[in-house]
Amino acid sequence: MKDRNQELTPMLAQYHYFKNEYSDCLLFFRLGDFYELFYEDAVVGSKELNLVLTSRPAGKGRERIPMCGVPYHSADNYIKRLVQRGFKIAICEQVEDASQAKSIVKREVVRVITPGTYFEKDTAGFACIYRKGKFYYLAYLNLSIGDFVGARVKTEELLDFLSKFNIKELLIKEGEEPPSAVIKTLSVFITKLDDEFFEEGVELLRKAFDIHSARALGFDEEEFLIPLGAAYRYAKLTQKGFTPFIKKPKPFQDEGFVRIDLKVRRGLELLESIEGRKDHSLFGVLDMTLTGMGRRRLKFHILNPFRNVDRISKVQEAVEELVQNREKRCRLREILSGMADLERLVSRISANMATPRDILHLKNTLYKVEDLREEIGSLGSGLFKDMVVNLESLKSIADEIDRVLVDEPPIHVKEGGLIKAGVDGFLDELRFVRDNTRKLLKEYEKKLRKETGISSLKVGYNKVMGYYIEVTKPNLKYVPEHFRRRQTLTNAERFITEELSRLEEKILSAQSRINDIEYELFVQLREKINGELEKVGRNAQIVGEIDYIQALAEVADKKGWVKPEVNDEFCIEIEEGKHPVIEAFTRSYVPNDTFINEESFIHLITGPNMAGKSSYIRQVALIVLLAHMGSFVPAKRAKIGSVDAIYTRIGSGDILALGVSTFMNEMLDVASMLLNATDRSLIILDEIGRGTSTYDGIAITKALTEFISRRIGARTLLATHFLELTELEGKVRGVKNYHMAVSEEGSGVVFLYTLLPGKAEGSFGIEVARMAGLPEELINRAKEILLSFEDKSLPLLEETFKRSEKSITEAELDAIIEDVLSIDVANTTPLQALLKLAELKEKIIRVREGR
Ligand SMILES: Nc1ncnc2c1ncn2[C@@H]1O[C@H](COP(=O)(O)OP(=O)(O)OP(=O)(O)O)[C@@H](O)[C@H]1O
Repeated sequence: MKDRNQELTPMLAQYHYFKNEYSDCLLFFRLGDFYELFYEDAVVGSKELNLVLTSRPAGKGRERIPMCGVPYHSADNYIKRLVQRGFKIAICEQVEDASQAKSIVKREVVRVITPGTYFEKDTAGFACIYRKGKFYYLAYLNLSIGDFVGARVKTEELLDFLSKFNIKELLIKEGEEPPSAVIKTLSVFITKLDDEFFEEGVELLRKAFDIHSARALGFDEEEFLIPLGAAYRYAKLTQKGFTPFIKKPKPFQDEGFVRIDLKVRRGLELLESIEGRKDHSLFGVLDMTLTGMGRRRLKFHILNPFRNVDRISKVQEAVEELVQNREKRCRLREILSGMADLERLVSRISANMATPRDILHLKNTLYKVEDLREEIGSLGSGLFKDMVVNLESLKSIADEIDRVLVDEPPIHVKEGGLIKAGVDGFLDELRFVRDNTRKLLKEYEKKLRKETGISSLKVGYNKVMGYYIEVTKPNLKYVPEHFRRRQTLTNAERFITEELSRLEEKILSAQSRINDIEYELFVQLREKINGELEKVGRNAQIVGEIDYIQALAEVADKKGWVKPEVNDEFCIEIEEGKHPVIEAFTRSYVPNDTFINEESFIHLITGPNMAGKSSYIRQVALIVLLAHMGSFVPAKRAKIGSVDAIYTRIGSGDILALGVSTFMNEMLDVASMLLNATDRSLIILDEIGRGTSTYDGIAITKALTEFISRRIGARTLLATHFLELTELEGKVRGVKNYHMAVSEEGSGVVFLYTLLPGKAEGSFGIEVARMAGLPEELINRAKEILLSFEDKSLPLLEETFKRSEKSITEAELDAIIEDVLSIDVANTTPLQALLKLAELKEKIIRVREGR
């Protein structure tokens, strides 16, 4: 059979070869100064990038094929747009000089760009997951900063865990499906890889990091190597040998941090507000960092606050020192503000993607590291002292860059103008030739005139002949033998000499040779730097930490926040606390106090709509979180007993895409909270139970409050409209009522935003509706209906609760628990178990009915 490709033009035949190999990618095929897309790729590309779709002949007797293209020097922006939309791109480059090519120019795919591995413009990363039993083993790899971690999480915790990272792509085994919540919530691009890929990945990883077992990396099971290996192999495969610096994989340390899950992150608007605004989030308020390294660290600690009290006080001490020493802080800010992102530079340099300007930034930043060391060295806090020891001097690299690279290098590496004079003798010579052509020729002319005695001898140039020596006819008799005749004119003859040929060659090739030599010297410099990248990476971490601390100090000083006392007690005492974000955007935020202790640790906060309940409970959670970050807090005084986790159930944190109703969502959250919370946790509940009937809602919230009090003992703030709950004060251990005060003035209600002990009087819902501008007629009718409810329905409600009061007392419940605990499960037959179950059920029914 005739090969169809033979009928294609040779170039398109080559295209087909690569497109077959990279069928899941859009193939960017380099043709001169353009990357061209053909066939379907061209149709997709033109649509996504708004490019003109043209066509070209495909070969003899064939129809024209669609095509579109982008200029290579501006391809980055197009690539970025496509990658952000989830496309994979294979870059197929010309790998030989087109002018040297004997037939069709040689091409190769030099990189595959996927959403998770594209790191030029974004800090993106990808994860690889491997499921075994109840667990997921996972690897996270960020190519822009080289971070590489492994972890093991329970199936149901996968989403929370992944959401800690900025993941654009998820690798998974062929045949397995990732949890739909992960895809919907994180909107990641899924890449499936076969078993073999995973197996070979492990081998590659072992070799790359020279390890025999996962233990060598600090992991306790070999399974960790499976996703780590696949992630590593994927990085290698997509970067085609130009893999950026990847740090040794290490276990993700979760234990040292307060647990903050995805719901808390959304509910408390930690990184962005519900409307997606960064400036209206905790991060927005705290972000006084000046470097990418500091910004990343800030985000990390917002999601991973410190758990350990000693660690917190170390950070606090450093922050406090910078709050007090404003001059020093200003100096640090001055140094930091001009620093490049060392972590990203490390990646670009190790992937051989660094431009001369990147190297220049590295030099300047390394000199600034020296300045930082000096400044930090004069500070007294323990943390700063540790930093000085760990911050390595890389001045020798900076000096080497300074010796070799010019002070204002061009963007591109191959255009020359990179290397300083004096670095390389031959380069200097070539430059002299290039810059002094006229002078050299004049000198040569002078020399020949002297040698031959022909004073009219001229050295000239034309495009056809190149350089020549011209002698007028009368002087031809003086021409020496080594002059070779080139051309005869009417009045003169033109010659060439060996020496002039050499000079010509030197002059004509000078620029391209200069460029080659400069490139070579630049590559050598890059290689020298490569050898020190680990040190640069370590320094980057410390710079990030300094930036983090100065940012907290800057915020604290600018906003007049105070240092909280953080200890291992149970209490939370906040005097005149404020919501850190609302405070920043409200002119007169009313501060409130919080006093939680062993006697009063479940606070029920009632009050009308709009009275400030939600803001208050979030404020407490945020102050506790800030305190664990080592930050100062918006309050007059604060004493925070440390927490192991913050849990929130706040409606706005719902992940609606999951296809579960609001109420079901709420119950799922509560269930997982009850499973994980301990007596060291902080629980924030906002209007639990409002997504179902009032009776069910009240019943569930009451039962939940009892459960938290009896079984968990966690510090809890619960905002509710169910005034019926306030009956629990005095009956259930730890429960205390508070309300947000309002005053009724004339016909309206005025919100005071002050938290007072005791329960609220009424809910004023209709009043709020009136303030929102609902028609007067509707408001009056609502008042009538409300009055009729108050006549009839309340007794009904009270009745319900009288009945529910009759339910189980603490003593009765303890008796039942004792009964269950006394069962010797190992020695119970199935029949005995069933009988026991029936007996227990009967007992519970009797207790509930008061029999
Ligand atoms: N302490 C405060 N000082 C000043 N303004 C406040 C304070 N607390 C809340 N507010 C303002 O009041 C508005 C309503 O607050 P919030 O949503 O907390 O009320 P709520 O009682 O939870 O209302 P609802 O029951 O309707 O959810 C907020 O948008 C905020 O701007």
